[in-house]
This record gives sequence, structure tokens and C-alpha cells, in this order.
Amino acid sequence: MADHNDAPPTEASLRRALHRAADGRALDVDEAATLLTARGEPLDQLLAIAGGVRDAGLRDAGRPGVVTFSKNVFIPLTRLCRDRCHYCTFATVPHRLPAAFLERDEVLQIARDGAAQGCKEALFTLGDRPEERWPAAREWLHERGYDSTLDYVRASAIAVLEETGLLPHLNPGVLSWADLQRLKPVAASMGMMLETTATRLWSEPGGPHYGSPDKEPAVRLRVLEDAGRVGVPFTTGILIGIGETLAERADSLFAIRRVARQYGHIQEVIVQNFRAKPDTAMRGMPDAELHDLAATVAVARILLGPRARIQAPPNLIAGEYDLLLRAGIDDWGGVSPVTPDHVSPERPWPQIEELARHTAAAGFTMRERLAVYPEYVVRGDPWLDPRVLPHVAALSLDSGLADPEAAPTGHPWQEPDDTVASGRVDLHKEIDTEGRTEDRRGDFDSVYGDWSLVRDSVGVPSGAPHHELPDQLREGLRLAGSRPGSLLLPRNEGRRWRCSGRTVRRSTSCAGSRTGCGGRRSATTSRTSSTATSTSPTSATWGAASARSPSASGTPTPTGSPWSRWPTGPRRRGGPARPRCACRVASTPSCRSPCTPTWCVRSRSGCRGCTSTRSRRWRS
Ligand SMILES: O=c1nc2n(C[C@H](O)[C@H](O)[C@H](O)CO)c3cc(O)ccc3cc-2c(=O)[nH]1
Ligand SMILES: C[C@H]1O[C@@H](n2cnc3c(N)ncnc32)[C@H](O)[C@@H]1O
Ligand code: MET
Ligand code: SF4
Repeated sequence: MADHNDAPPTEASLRRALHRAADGRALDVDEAATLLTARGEPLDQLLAIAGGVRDAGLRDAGRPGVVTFSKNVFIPLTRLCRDRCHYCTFATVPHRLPAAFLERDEVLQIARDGAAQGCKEALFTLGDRPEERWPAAREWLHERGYDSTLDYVRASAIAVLEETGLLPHLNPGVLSWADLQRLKPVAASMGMMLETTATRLWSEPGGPHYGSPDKEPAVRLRVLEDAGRVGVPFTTGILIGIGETLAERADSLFAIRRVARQYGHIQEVIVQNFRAKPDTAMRGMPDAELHDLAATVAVARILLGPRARIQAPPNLIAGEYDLLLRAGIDDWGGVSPVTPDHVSPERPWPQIEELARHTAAAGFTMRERLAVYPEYVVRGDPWLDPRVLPHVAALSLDSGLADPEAAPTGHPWQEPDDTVASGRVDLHKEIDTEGRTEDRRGDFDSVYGDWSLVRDSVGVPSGAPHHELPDQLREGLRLAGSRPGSLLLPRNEGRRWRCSGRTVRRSTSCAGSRTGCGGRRSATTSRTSSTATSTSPTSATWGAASARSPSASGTPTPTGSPWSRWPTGPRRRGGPARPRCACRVASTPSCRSPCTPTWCVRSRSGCRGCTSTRSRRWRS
């Protein structure tokens, strides 16, 4: 792998960046990277700024000085994985395991042991799609009638909800839009670490993510975005010290901020420090240094703002609780009195009482939260599927925090008739026949994220007068407004609505996708690389973010999503080429019906299937 180093910033540039941060001014990637170098006195200043931002956010959230944690059990459903992250000891080979997966009874036993100790979260962390690499995994699933690891995750989560009442937090790696849809009703929350946006760490031999298809940054960014579209309270984060430059690290934080602002679904951001482990390819690399971790937490806090929840795992920080609290965290993540951290089993959890003591010594109160953060609990719909809401309600206080007195007990879980998202349930039929019954949904302002960001990303000028739109697009919009169903009529089928210089079919205002026309979505448009000069955390920006943070917002359900509403339709023979999937491995897959062809999940054999089957259902 090529050598990549950061040029050290000058003292003056560090001072300037600190001043800007202290004033709540916009920071760009260079300034953020400069702040990451702070040590000694400048680091103290940085931590003080970040700590102040965190404190303001906690006051605003109605829980001043409260640092949260979740009492959980760790369920390593499978330790087989198709990836080969060079730092990971969690993933192993079949002959080192008694079986490819934990049996249902083993899963339930862990959850019951946790319930007996007052745990309320079942953290499912597992290897990615092991059936694509290991015959043993394929056979295990096949023998028990599961089509995939994710099917078994779903069944296990239902069993845990029904038999124990613990709330599943699912961390199974890369998920497609359809996977997120299927899993949302069985989980309180989900998560996947972004790790890093540095593509070179994935694409270049020797990089920590080389040989791990699920660690391609573009793929992971897409998961974050899809989780937002599906309205899943989502945990993500970065792994530091794996060979990324400081600019790349800052870029990763900007990328998380962008998606968090857009959808309001990022419930917490984990800043995790790399720990070198024996028997891994990276055993010779130095551990991420704890002042580096503190500076990164502080920069994350300053960039993400007071309403972000920021977590550092308490078992990886060598007792530096005070340092991390000063840096601006407000959460310790999952801590278990029952199970080890299977990702870092050599690093035991602190006792919860001990953690509470350290937290108190730093001037904070430690309180238990659920797997899903309080703001999303309080809001409920559209973040929590009605089928999992009773389980969450049974364990929460009015504040949305965990009720420490509540003892989890199983509650029945109802299998849906179809995979229909929560929210308005008639859209799959009526939207195509009757159109909208109102101009927009009542909670429009709070559920559609940040419209100014959306506008920027589709390239529509602010307040563009209607008469400046091209005629055909105006005609398309008129139809969409008055009789949306008519866009699907054969007479309109072949029409081309011009949009931003691209040709799309039956799409109106580029509704097929956010980044442009769904029918033409290209690898470049979806391979998001974060904006280096992205706007930053002035108080005004934080204020704006609050309007869409979950306390005041939600996110589009897929049926209501403005950019997924209109199918783009199939292409004719001799017409333009089938759109390429964002993974660039395949054109849109075997699905021949009209669909919104944007994404497929990569597998070694190519495209695993188009994730957007909903348009077919809408047409029938
Ligand atoms: O969503 C995630 N949660 C992760 N969690 C869970 C997290 O600490 C909490 O359980 C969540 O905050 C939900 O409450 C971990 C817990 C561990 O013990 C060890 C590693 C992780 C890693 C992740 C992760 O990658 N993604
Ligand atoms: C579950 C999460 O744990 C993190 N993870 C995996 N291995 C290590 C390690 N050696 N050191 C620190 N974090 C690690 C990754 O970020 C992964 O996504
Ligand atoms: N394999 C998943 C990922 O890397 C889950 C956590 S790693 C054990 O995202
Ligand atoms: S970190 Fe996750 S994806 Fe990577 S090898 Fe380990 S289990 Fe697999």
C-alpha cells in the first residue's frame, strides 16, 4: 500500500482552527484534521470546547449531565464471515467453532441469562454473509430451512422478543434497503460502523480492508443512507488508527454528519480505537493512542453538534474515563454483566457500578438507556415498527430512557402479512390510483429530513420559479400533482421527462433517486465522497439540525419517500442501456419488472438482486 502521511500543520493554523471551533464557526476538512493533531495545552482547549458543546446538548435534551449506557448481552450469532478485516479476531474458521451458528436455544439462553441480570438489549453482532464463503454456514442454514444468515437473524430476534423481551440491536454488517425493511419490525435499532471513508484502505493490497467486500466505503455509505430512508434508528461510527490519514478521518466524520442531517436517523456515533491483536495481519501496528482518541472524540463532537450522541467503548480506553468524558462523549455503549465483548474478549467490561463511579467522579450521572435512544422511543412512529413498540414501551420511562426497575418479559410478536413499511399503509395501492389525498403528509416538515440538503443534492436552485423549468418537466410535474397514477398509463409510458439534463422515463422531478435520476443513477453519483467544504457547526446549523433531529423529526418511510415514489420503468429493447447498479458489478439484475434500479448487493457471483421490488407491488 502506498504511504500516506499528513503534513504537520503549523502552530498558527492550529490556533486559528481552535478559535473558529470556539466561536462555533464552520470548519472544513483541513481545519478538522488540524484539530486532530492537538496535544498538550491546545488539546485541553479542544476538549473544553467539545465538552461545552456536549453539555449544551444534554441540557437541551432535558438530561443535563447524564451519560448513558445500555445493559446488554452480546450474541455472536456467527463468527464466520466472508470478509477478512486485517484487525479482526472475531471472524474465524469453521474448524475452530463447535458450529457455524449459535442454535436458537443457545441464543435464548444468553438472552434469558441477561434478563435475569436486568439486561434489556440483545446485541446481535456477527460476521457478514458467511454462507457466501463457507459451505459449513450454507449447510447449517439449509438444514434448518433458512435462506440466508439475515433470515436467521430475523428469526432469532423474534424469538428473543417473544421469549425474553430483550430488545434486539442488530449489527450484522452490510444491509440492503430490503434487508432493512425486513429487519426493522424485529429490532429496536440497528448499526454498522462506517469505519472509514478511505477507499484506498479497501482497494489497495495490504490495506486493512483489502479482501473485505463489505468494507468498501461506498457500500457502507449506501447502507447508512438506506437506513435513513427506511427510518431505522441507527448506530454508526469510525475506527481510528487503522492507517487512515487525519484528513481521511475527518472526511469520515463529515460523511456521517451529512447522512445524519439528511435523515435524522443516526442515533449515536461510536469512536472506536484500533487495538492490535495477536494472530491478525495488523498485530505489528501500534494501538491507536488515547490522546488521539480524545482529540477525535472532541472533533466529532464539534462537527456533529450538541444533539449527536457520541460513544466510546469503556473497555478499550485503559481506564481513561475522565479523558473521554472531557472530550465530549455522552454514552458508554453496551456494557454487559453477563457476556464478554466478543470483538475484544481480552478486554473485559468494567463493572457497571465502577463505571458509574468514574462517571460520577467526572461530574456526570450515569443512567441506563435502551438499545434505541430516548428521542426515538419518545417519538415512536415512524422510527419504531408497531410490532416492536410494545416491547420497547414495556422497558422505558416517559423520558425514553430505560426503566431500571423494569424486568424484561417476552411478549408476542405478530408476523406481518407482507413486508409493508410502517407509516401510511395504503400507499402501495392508492397512490397509483387515487394519488394523494392531501398536498403532503401532516408531519412533512419533521419527517423528511433537511430539505435544503436535499435540494442541494438534486441540484434544484433555491426557490426556482416554476416557469423556468423545461416544458416537459413542468408537464410531468403537473401530472404528478394532479393525477400521479396517470404517469403509469401506457400513453405516458414512453414519454421522456427531461430532468437536470438527463433523460428519465416516467419520472418527474427526478423522483427516482436523490442524487439524480433513478433510472440513470450512476456509480459516481452514489459513490458518495463526503464534501470537504461542507458547512459546519455554527450554532445556527445546530439549531437547524434540531428541527429534524428525532426529538422533532422522523424520516421518510419508503412508501412516503419523495425520491422513491415513482418507478422509472423498464427500458425498451434498443433503448438506453440498462442502468448500472451502484456496485458496478452488474447491470440491474434479473428482476425484469419495473423497479427502481439503483442498488444491488454485491456478492462474488455478481449482483444478488434488485432491492426495489416495491414498484411492482404498487403497479398491481
Ligand atoms: O451498532 C453497533 N453497535 C456496536 N456495539 C453495540 C453498542 O455498544 C451498543 O450495544 C449500541 O449502542 C446499542 O445500544 C458494540 C458492542 C460491543 O460490545 C462491541 C462492539 C460493538 C460494535 C458495534 C458496532 O459495530 N455497531
Ligand atoms: C464491531 C466493530 O468492532 C471494531 N473492531 C474490530 N476489530 C477491532 C480491533 N482490533 N480494535 C478495535 N476495534 C475493532 C470494528 O469497528 C467493527 O465494526
Ligand atoms: N461484521 C460486521 C461488521 O464488520 C459486524 C461487526 S464486526 C464483528 O460491520
Ligand atoms: S470486522 Fe466484521 S466484517 Fe470484518 S472480518 Fe470481522 S466480522 Fe467480518
